Amino acid sequence: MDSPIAPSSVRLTALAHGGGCGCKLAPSVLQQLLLDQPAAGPFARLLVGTETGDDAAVWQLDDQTCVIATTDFFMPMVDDPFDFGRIAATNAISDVYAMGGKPIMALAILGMPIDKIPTNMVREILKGGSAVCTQAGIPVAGGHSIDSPEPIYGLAVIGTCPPANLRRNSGAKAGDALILTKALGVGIYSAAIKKDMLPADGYAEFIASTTRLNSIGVELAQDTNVHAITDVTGFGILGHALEMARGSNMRISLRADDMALFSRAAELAREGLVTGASHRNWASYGADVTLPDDLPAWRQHILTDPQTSGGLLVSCDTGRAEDLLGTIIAAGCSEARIIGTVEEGEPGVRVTR
Ligand SMILES: Nc1ncnc2c1ncn2[C@@H]1O[C@H](COP(=O)(O)OP(=O)(O)OP(=O)(O)O)[C@@H](O)[C@H]1O
Ligand SMILES: [Mg+2]
Repeated sequence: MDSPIAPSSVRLTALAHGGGCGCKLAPSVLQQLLLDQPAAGPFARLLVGTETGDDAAVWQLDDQTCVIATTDFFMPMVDDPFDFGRIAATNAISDVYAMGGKPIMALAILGMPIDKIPTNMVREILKGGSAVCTQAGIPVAGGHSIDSPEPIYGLAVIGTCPPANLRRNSGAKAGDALILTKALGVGIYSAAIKKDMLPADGYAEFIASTTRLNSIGVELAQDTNVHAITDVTGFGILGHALEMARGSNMRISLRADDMALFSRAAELAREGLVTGASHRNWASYGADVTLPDDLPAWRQHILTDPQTSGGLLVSCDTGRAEDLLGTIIAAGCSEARIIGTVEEGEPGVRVTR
């Protein structure tokens, strides 16, 4: 049945109070919520639970196989329904790659204000998600759909890996180098999109990055010199580096000037186009971060900017870092950079210029 609502009259982002990984609860709020939950119990085969804020849960089936399970969904940060579907699916599958796994199937999670969105638009969201799943070589094998006040879409994704390929966010070793595989600025561009201030070439840059699968994680996890992987999403580069530092009981140093940025990110951040999540992120973990005294406010916002469908943060042996960077760039991640180091010390993050 066709919907009586004209697609041209609907702006997806106007129906949502936040969008993308900017919808995530601040890390400190999530910690509070999970504080009194009963422990998952003595499940010897649960290799990764919620202890280190890792990207997905991991269950060891047998000597050969781990099952990786994750879910991610959020409200739209773009008005094009197909693009929204693609971004949400790329972001959801990323958590499997960030554990070193290969995705095997997905379930769609859908909540739509069905009286405000034409059916065709909802179909386009689903088609966008399916297109990405096809690219990742997996089926959308089912899902669940509800009528909700704001549009929500995402996936639950199941993947597998041999136990030896499992890469936690907590395996970083002293002396490692850190590689980030995508440029930063997704939240800043989202803020500009919402205010109609991002030109077409900027939108194209945004879509190219947020719909690029982090499938390089599978290859990286086969290298024993790669010690830890996580994806940089809602908590920004600082927040996810901090999770890695805490989980690994290490101190992380990041070089702000070495990070690749979306081409207009600096200019837009200077104009104040930052998300509310950027402020919330800093408020929840800033106490564990040391910044250079002369760091301008816009640069700090790049560091806390929520990255919907951001890149992988990879901790690897310093001697292998240049080679791995070459492999990552050759695989299509031209903005990949070596951005920091891992050191012994009190868990935390120190930023230098
Ligand atoms: N409601 C919840 N109940 C139990 N665990 C939760 C809940 N919400 C989040 N978690 C857990 O908290 C940790 C951090 O969650 P978070 O969503 O930040 O990870 P993530 O899936 O890697 O995020 P992203 O998709 O942005 O990369 C994960 O271990 C996740 O499973
Ligand atoms: Mg993640």
